Amino acid sequence: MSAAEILRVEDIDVFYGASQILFGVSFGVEKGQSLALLGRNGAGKSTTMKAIIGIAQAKRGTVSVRGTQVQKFTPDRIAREGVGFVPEDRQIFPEHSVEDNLKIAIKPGVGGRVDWTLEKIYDVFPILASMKGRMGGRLSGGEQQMLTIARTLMGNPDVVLLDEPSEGLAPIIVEKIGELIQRLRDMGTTLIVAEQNMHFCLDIASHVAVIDKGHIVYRGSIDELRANDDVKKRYLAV
Ligand SMILES: Nc1ncnc2c1ncn2[C@@H]1O[C@H](COP(=O)(O)OP(=O)(O)OP(=O)(O)O)[C@@H](O)[C@H]1O
Repeated sequence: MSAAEILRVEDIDVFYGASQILFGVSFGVEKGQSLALLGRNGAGKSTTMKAIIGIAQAKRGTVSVRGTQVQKFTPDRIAREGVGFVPEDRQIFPEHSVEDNLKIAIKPGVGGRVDWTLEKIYDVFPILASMKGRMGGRLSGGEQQMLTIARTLMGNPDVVLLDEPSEGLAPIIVEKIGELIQRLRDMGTTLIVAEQNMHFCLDIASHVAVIDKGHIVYRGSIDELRANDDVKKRYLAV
């Protein structure tokens, strides 16, 4: 693990019952990098995310956050180590206002660090400021996705994991979410974005790991992937 790495996944195997889903998956992300974990439907992206946040147990291998092995920790403890997670199914509180959804999530980060306040969230997500009193359940899919990302940031994580943020959203909304994630990246947020949609990731990610049938089959910078037609055709259906 290099000194600058915030998170490293090393050689993990994950099983659901008797079926092996991940086979020796390894990658790392350094502070300020944004890594796209790309792969087709069912390739193992969500399972990798779950293994990092402690919801799926790795049978072998390690997950380290700033050099500390966390693979045996509870999800709550892993969150306290600075790993923020934006789930695919959004999990916002429908009966609570946008502002309450955000306030519920306020927590200092590792060492008491506070990068994100409500004011800053409203500055970066003006749409949430304009609907702070609206019930979570009344938001559109794209607004809910923004709220979920904002809520995760309220916990001041060192690294933010996003599981398929473009899933199920109309193209125009996907573009807006993409611009938002770009802005977070430009602010220096360390990101891991699991996606099927390579085009969505081209403008967001600095680095890429491609997963196929539970194996990492390619790692490189985003520019290297852009130039690699073979990998794009073989694993990303483009
Ligand atoms: N709870 C489970 N029990 C058994 N098999 C599962 C379970 N969840 C996922 N799988 C299988 O594990 C494999 C990887 O699934 P995973 O959800 O990690 O893929 P993914 O790349 O995130 O795909 P998606 O785009 O569908 O979310 C798939 O073959 C899936 O059918």
